[in-house]
Amino acid sequence: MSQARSMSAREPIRERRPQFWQVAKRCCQIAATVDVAFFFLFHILGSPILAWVNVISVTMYVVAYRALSKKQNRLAIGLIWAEVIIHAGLGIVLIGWDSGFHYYLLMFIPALFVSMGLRAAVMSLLGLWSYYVALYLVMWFIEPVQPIAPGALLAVYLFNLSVVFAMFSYLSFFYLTMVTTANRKLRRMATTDPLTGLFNRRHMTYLAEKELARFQRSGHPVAFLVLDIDHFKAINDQHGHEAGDRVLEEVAGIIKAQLRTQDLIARWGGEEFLAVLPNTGLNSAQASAERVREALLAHDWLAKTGERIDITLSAGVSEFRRDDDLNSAISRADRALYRSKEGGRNRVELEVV
Ligand SMILES: Nc1nc2c(ncn2[C@@H]2O[C@H](COP(=O)(O)OP(=O)(O)OP(=O)(O)O)[C@@H](O)[C@H]2O)c(=O)[nH]1
Repeated sequence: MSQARSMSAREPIRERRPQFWQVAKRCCQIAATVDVAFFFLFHILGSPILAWVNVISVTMYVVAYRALSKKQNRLAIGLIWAEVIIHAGLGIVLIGWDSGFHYYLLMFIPALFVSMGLRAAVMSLLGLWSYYVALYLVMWFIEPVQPIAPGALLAVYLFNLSVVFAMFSYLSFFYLTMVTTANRKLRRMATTDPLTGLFNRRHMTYLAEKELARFQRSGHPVAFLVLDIDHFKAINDQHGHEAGDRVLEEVAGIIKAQLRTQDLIARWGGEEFLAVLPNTGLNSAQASAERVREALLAHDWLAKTGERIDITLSAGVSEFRRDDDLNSAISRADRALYRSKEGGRNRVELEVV
């Protein structure tokens, strides 16, 4: 935890939360478009000062957008802050609190926490709150400097409210998508082996325990295959570690192709795989292991140099028994695998009763 905090403190601001800077660019585009609309709206409503403020606002957003493209994120955030704060303040002082310009200030609350460290965000939040309250109190005591007709004020209010609704919806959707994507990625990283894409050992243990609980209830057979590539060290030594990795990936693909979709497959160790076969007795499991072994033999294994690689696989098979546990079932398959290796490799052996 403290390591994670110190890492994020050392990370430059532009490297942190890269997705946020993308969405900040999109917000610059939307805000500049809204300000162009304001320019015309305020001209029509007879408030030239507010109309021309929007020309400055659009310029600030264009500069902020370019700064974000060049990864000058601090400059961009400073410009966006200044624009919103000045624009909202001017709008309220000129035509009144009922214009709804203050809503734009609230939009900064989530952005503050994403764009800076916690301390800076809390300080900025306090500043924002003070500014918001001060504006409200000022407008309690003074009249708007350049009031517009009530109907026009209502139109400005509804326009501002709608823009803020739309932008909040967009930001909420963006945050939701970001969190969902990150969760999916974390889950994949926590449950799969990065090289082969199969389940990793920890997740397989969890899934196998669940499968065994089902067996205890239903009594349907569950079989275990421990599959191990023969003389894998020699493959690494002769063709290089990279070729070894490629073999592991391809073997994983072959195992997957030869077993059923409901079978659970994991990379159990370096060059060892474990498959849990639900609703499968010992003999069917042996047939499945044979199928995998033969598919491996039939595959054309070529090194990058075009040289042939001899690849075979040994397997041990066991079946879950009543009053058994996961470790003992896998140990029996392991002992069967050991006999395959002892017996000359490239073969499948069943557990002994
Ligand atoms: N390329 C590659 N090699 C790995 C990986 N994980 C483990 N290994 C290698 O796999 C080899 C396993 O060697 P051993 O346990 O001696 O087994 P073996 O050579 O297959 O011999 P037998 O199992 O007895 O047939 C070791 O050299 C490990 O370095 C990996 O992710 N990639």
